[in-house]
Amino acid sequence: MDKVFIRGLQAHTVIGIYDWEQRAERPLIIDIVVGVDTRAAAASDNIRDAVNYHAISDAVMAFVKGENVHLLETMAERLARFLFAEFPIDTLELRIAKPGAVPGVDAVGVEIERQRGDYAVCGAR
Ligand SMILES: Nc1nc2c(c(=O)[nH]1)N=C([C@H](O)[C@@H](O)CO)CN2
Repeated sequence: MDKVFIRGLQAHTVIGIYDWEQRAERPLIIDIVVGVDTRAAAASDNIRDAVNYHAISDAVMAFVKGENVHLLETMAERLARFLFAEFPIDTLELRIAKPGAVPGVDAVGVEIERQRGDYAVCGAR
């Protein structure tokens, strides 16, 4: 499977389980790998045939900003559903890190992997 990736996207939102976290936006660092067949884009050399990583980046920043949840797990799942709905991707690897969330730790976060079939009408979770 071919991949298109976005690494280190910074998206600001209100998120967290504590009251103080719900009072201000903070940055999340997001890594995305989408599985796509890149052969049509390679053959035409036209962005219309590609999954546009700039468009995904802009969409992710806007989506994350608009969601106000407690858990990274919830954000990840909602973002995954959104990406499959908006873009012609076959698979998704999504990692969301929350800088500074735990003192003395390099990074904490959540990583999920989904396929388009996970969101089919029958058997949707
Ligand atoms: N598995 C998770 N653990 C924790 C989360 C989370 O979203 N998923 N969130 C927090 C707090 O909001 C934390 O980031 C603040 O220190 C703690 N654990």
